[in-house]
Amino acid sequence: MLEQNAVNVTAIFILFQFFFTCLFFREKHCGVKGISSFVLSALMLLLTSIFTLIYANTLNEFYAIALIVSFSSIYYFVIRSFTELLSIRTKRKTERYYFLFAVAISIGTLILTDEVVYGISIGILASAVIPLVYLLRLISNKVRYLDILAERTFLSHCISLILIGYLLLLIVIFVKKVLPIGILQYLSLELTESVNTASLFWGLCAHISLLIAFLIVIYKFKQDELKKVGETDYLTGVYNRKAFFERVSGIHDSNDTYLILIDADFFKKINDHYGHIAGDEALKHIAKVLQGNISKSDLLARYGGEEFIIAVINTDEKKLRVMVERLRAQMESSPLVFNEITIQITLSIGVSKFSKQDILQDIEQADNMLYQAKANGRNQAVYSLT
Ligand SMILES: Nc1nc2c(ncn2[C@@H]2O[C@H](COP(=O)(O)OP(=O)(O)OP(=O)(O)O)[C@@H](O)[C@H]2O)c(=O)[nH]1
Repeated sequence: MLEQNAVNVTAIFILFQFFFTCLFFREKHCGVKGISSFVLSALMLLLTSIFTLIYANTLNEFYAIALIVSFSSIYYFVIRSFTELLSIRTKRKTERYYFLFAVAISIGTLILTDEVVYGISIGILASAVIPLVYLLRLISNKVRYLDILAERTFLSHCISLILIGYLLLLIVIFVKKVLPIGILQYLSLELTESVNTASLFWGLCAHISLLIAFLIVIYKFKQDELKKVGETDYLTGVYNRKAFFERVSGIHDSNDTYLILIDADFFKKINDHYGHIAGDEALKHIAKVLQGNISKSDLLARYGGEEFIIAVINTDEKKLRVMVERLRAQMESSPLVFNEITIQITLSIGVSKFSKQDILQDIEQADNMLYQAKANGRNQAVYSLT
């Protein structure tokens, strides 16, 4: 009676899981990141795994096969949704083969083995471990999410914990299966039973932590994404003015810091001759060239219209001049090619020293130098470094 109830309840969880997964992909199709539907489907994974682990040894073969196929697909969908949410999916084509491989191994083992619980354990190993190892690889590969490093590590630990739990469960089953009766009696059945119970308990705890870790990573990731949106210039992808001021105010050692104000020459003509879209592309191109010529610690922002600003940190005058000349020359020698039209872009540059007392005054000084660069004929840099 109890087993039948367990089967019914698990079936309900699985149905709900499919419902929430469909909802997630429907929302994704409509351009919405379905966090709630993902969370609910991950919750269903948790509940299904609890029931599967607890009642695995009470099921007959038919139910076991149905359960393993459903379990494999739940894992596949939850992990796929998670990677979609974080935009870290890479091996799109091979993913589905993992799933098919997992189902094939599970069903094959169930058919070949005479013990259902043994088949289910191999099935769980194949259907859960393969996607979890895949997920572990994906999250450790993505340096892009450095800001959520602690949460990623927590998630990696949860996954490792689940893998160890499964391994233990398998070892217990294998030990029971392969050891001669004499040794089994020596070890005592009770001992293996308690290890079995402990590994079940471990599996449950690990799944609960997996769910919590999923939620924490997604929450942090969303926070991080929102912060980035608020700090980024929508067109060029570099920092916006507000983010620049916030970050510059955090610079403590002002001795080796310089400000570079950059303005595209005759930008109005680009808009007038080639259109506003070409103008936008030109701004993106400028940002790309600038970004490619500064170091990681430097701050690049769009200061306004066709003006950019860079705070060069930890440098000296000589290196600064080399860098500024490189920026100017690189821009001059890499025109934008837009709709098969080559658009020449040059930059006028004003440079000042960062004093930390009054950032606006330092920028004004750079602006004065920029004005001089324009007055001197453009496509050049003018410095005020005292
Ligand atoms: N396409 C596009 N144009 C922009 C954007 N922001 C500002 N501009 C244009 O940039 C041009 C700036 O023109 P001006 O300030 O007259 O300067 P300029 O033509 O670059 O001339 P100089 O600075 O004197 O060399 C204007 O035509 C603005 O419309 C933008 O986001 N996209």
